[in-house]
Amino acid sequence: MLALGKLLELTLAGREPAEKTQLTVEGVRMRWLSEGALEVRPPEARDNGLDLLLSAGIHGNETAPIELLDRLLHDIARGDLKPRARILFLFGNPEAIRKGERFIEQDVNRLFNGRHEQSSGCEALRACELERLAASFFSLPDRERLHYDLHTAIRGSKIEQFALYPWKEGRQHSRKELARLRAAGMEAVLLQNKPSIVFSSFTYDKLGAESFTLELGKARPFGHNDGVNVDRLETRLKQIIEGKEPELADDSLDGLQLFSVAREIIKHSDSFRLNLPADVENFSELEVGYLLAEDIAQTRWIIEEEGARIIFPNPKVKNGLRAGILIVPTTDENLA
Ligand SMILES: O=C(O)CCC(=O)N[C@@H](CCC(=O)O)C(=O)O
Ligand SMILES: [Zn+2]
Repeated sequence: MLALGKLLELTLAGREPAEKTQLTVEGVRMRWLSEGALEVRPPEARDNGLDLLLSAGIHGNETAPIELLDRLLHDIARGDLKPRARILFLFGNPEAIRKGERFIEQDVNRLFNGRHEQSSGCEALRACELERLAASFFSLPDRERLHYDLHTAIRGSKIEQFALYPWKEGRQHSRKELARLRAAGMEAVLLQNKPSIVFSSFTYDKLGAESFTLELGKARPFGHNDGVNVDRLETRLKQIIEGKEPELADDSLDGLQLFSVAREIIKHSDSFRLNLPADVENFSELEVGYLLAEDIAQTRWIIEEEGARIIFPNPKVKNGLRAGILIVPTTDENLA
């Protein structure tokens, strides 16, 4: 296998490859761009016009998605997977991946869309670099742009695999992309309804890609991901990469649950209290009238929405950041 196929090994060792560019026997060019960043380019005659950004390890302890990208890269470097798409592989936070931690100083996934400019430290620099790498990758005109930012969650979930679909004023969510996600094994999609500071929102809002955060199961250390079944996603990604995706049926959203954001719970101070058990699962339902959280100045978060559920509850986030998302079921009537 070509040495550049071992991007994960290089990243874990903190090493630069001796050769920055390599060609597979199929004429696929692999180019190391920076730590944890590798571009794959098919021969011009085979290029089908898709630019695909695959990122993982934005949170360093979310290893199942990192292992998935590592397998795809190995297959490409061995010539077993023959790309027709141009691909950018990104391991988001190399230092945190090496340490097996979600982050070192601050969460990279709260530093996009300009936030890194108001901050400093290794993660702010990395968010800036990731924006630059993504912008450069998605700078070619007249090509389809797709970004999957792969994650696993801190806690268990009543719905194991789901996507978060960013929002931009005047842009409609795409039914075709939702069908693609369903075919890739996603069971639910959260349709966002306001701007955000996560990586997928940056590529959706600023770079015109169809972008998603994908949640694939519970975060575990390297080598302990048997419980995270990414088979359907992996199969679909291989088909997308090789330009062999089966046609999607019109009714292919069947079985996909759609949610929208009712409210984001923001932690304002150290007095913030979240009234949920530590092991509460994502998508747990909350009854109307339930006192979900309390904060300074008598701030109280009381459930008003019928059918409300909680995802990503986390009272340990820094003040000013989201400590959970309250979501409600929605329909497919506003899709493009
Ligand atoms: O389990 C958790 O609490 C967080 C899992 C995770 O990292 N999720 C992403 C979602 C990004 C988005 O909002 O699209 C995150 O919190 O960064
Ligand atoms: Zn994550």
